[in-house]
Amino acid sequence: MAQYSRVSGSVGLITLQNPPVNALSAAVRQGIVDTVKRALGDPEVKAVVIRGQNGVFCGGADIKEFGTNMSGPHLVPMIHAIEAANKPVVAAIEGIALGGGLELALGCHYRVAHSKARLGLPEVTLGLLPAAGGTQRLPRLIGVPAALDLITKGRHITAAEALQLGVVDQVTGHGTVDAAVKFALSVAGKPLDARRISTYPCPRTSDLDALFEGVMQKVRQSARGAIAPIACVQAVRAAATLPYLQGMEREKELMATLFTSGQARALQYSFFAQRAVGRWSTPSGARWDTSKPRPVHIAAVIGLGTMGRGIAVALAQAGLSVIAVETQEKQLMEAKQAVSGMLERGAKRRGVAPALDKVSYSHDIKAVADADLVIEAVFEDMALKRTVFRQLSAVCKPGTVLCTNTSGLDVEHLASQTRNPQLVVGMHFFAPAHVMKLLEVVYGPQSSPQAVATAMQLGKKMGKVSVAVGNCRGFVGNRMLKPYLEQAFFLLEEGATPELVDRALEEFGFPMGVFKMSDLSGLDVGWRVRKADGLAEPVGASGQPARIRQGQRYSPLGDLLCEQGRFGQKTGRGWYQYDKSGGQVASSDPWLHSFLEGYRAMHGLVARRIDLQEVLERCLYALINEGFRILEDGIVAGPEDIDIIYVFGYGWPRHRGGPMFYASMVGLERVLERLEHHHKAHPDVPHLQPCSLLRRLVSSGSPPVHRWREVLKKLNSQL
Ligand SMILES: CC(C)(COP(=O)(O)OP(=O)(O)OC[C@H]1O[C@@H](n2cnc3c(N)ncnc32)[C@H](O)[C@@H]1OP(=O)(O)O)[C@@H](O)C(=O)NCCC(=O)NCCSC(=O)/C=C/CCCCCCCCCCCCC(=O)O
Repeated sequence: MAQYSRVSGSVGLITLQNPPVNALSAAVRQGIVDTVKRALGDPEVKAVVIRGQNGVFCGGADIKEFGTNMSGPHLVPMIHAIEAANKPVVAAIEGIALGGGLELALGCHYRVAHSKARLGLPEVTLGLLPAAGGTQRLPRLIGVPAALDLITKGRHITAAEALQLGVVDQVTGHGTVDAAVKFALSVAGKPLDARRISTYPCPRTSDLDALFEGVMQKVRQSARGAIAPIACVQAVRAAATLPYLQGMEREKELMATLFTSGQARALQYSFFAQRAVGRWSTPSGARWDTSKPRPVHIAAVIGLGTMGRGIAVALAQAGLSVIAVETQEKQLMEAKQAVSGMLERGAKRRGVAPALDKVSYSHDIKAVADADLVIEAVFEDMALKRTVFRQLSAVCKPGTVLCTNTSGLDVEHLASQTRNPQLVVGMHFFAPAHVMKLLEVVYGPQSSPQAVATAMQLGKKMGKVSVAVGNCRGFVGNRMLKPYLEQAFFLLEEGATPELVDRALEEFGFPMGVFKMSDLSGLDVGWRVRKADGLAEPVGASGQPARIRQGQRYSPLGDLLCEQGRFGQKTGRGWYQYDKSGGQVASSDPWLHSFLEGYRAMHGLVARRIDLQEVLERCLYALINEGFRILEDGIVAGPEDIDIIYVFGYGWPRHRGGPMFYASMVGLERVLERLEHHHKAHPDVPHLQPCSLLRRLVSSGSPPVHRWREVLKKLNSQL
């Protein structure tokens, strides 16, 4: 809806009303059309101001309408009518002007913004382009290079940057609407021809072809298969080379291909999934809206290795007082230096003062006595963590929430070492912890709703996307990674190369294939885990066949590489070779290829031709299958949790929505059929055996992913 009133005698004030972000739903568009007509037809009205209610101008088109039969007036003619008006129209921008919201403002003759407002055209992040004239007006207003930057990245800008670029005409630190009304009165009656952006010529840019070629190359590289950024470049090119109306035709044409694409659906799903994970719930009935978090003012971090340092930085940057504990004096000094450096660099990037005084350092665990919450980040070793938890339980004040930053160890077991197991949760950060957005908050059967809520809220405060997950080996992300890695190893045994496997995954959209990723994170990490699990014993030990462990097919390839001291980038050799230890540019290693040949010969394996499709199916469907098991086990509340974990923590291409969304797009029948096919070919690999939930979903007619929660509930109640 839009409300109309008259202020200061001769200014028509239009207020967009659609909480919480005044999205341009059909009703709002109709409201704008009606109220603009009313203002223009009122002889008393000399100028018009458009604002949004509750201090929010407009969050853009209503994304919820996209998958529906859209009705109501179209945005393009609506904005065009505003631009063509014979009375000045001023946009009063408070809060946000995003997407269609900014396009609406660009159709106005003037823009007045509050100093705290944020503006942008983020459509590309939803798999779209600014198709309400944004790709045609913005370059005409601020030039091609700046418009390309904003439109292809979907970046939000501050009011100050908007003023500098020329997107807005005035910035105010006070009442925006009052300032806009005053502005409107000051321009009433003045000629408007020079204020209609669509009539501007696009500012000349030297060597346009070279500019677009360069941008297109960069965009293709960073897009990793996403089509919207490319369409955005093409649309801006139309603005630079065609008259406005033809440019608008091109914008429409490009939008039509994007609008119904699977990528747009995936990205819009991801947008809502990101918000859905905030509305967490646990099988015991704890919920986001009924669980009250404990206030956390002082947090402590135990163990200042790479993870602990990153966590301390993230906490301090979120404004908390941090007690950083490292028992080894030398490591403590090194950590202090490293944390200060990270804080200084971060502050410089964000243009703020470094929060150095927020962190105090100690080598004594007793220093955490006053902390409201403690995050243990010592070495991934259960015995060590157990000791730390016993100590924490003894020294912390009553009510302190105790968290473990483990990547997969049993949170419940650690809880059992303390006096208050209900106050123990996992906070699984991803490296580097001050940069990576994902946080898995792991609840055990005894974790109280309050402890979960406290960790979830703290994650939010640190700017993380926090997902509440149940306690199981590897939690969600690493549990699903296991079958994925396993398939990659098996594919090498059967004839693939690391290059082929990585190529398939990178072409799919991962920033790095599984072998490059393993080299980066260090092959010794997984080796240590396999050794602790009794898997990575030297070949032939305990009399078992080399490729069978604990009764299942096993590939010792990773262990054999580690035995050779090949730990990946850190040693300059792994699945690839690097120019030096710590080198980052992977190149193919002839040693590795002859090693694989020798390995196959030794085990009587005959290499066969493996294509990219098989790599994808084996690796991804095994991972997805585990995702179904996780859903079946009730480790997460819905598929959105898994998808967000994979998009934000494991490099799953966002334009493919996440593994569970992807499965739904491929078709559950197809995933089931291919898993059955691969399991038949490899009956000794349990991870390829289709999970019963997948079968049940297929029998229920393969519902789309947004209906799985409901179907899961029904299926569970039938059990
Ligand atoms: C920054 C935000 C706005 C606010 O952030 P925050 O304060 O943290 O709050 P959130 O939790 O994120 O959000 C609060 C709730 O609001 C919901 N929300 C937010 N934005 C929207 C929106 N735009 N629409 C609907 N709902 C929205 C959000 O989901 C929360 O609710 P809930 O918790 O989920 O219940 C932040 O929210 C944000 O960034 N929002 C997105 C901003 C954005 O991306 N805007 C751009 C939208 S796309 C757009 O504007 C496109 C315009 C181009 C014209 C489109 C023309 C369409 C038709 C063309 C058809 C042509 C093809 C024809 C094909 C054929 O021929 O067949």
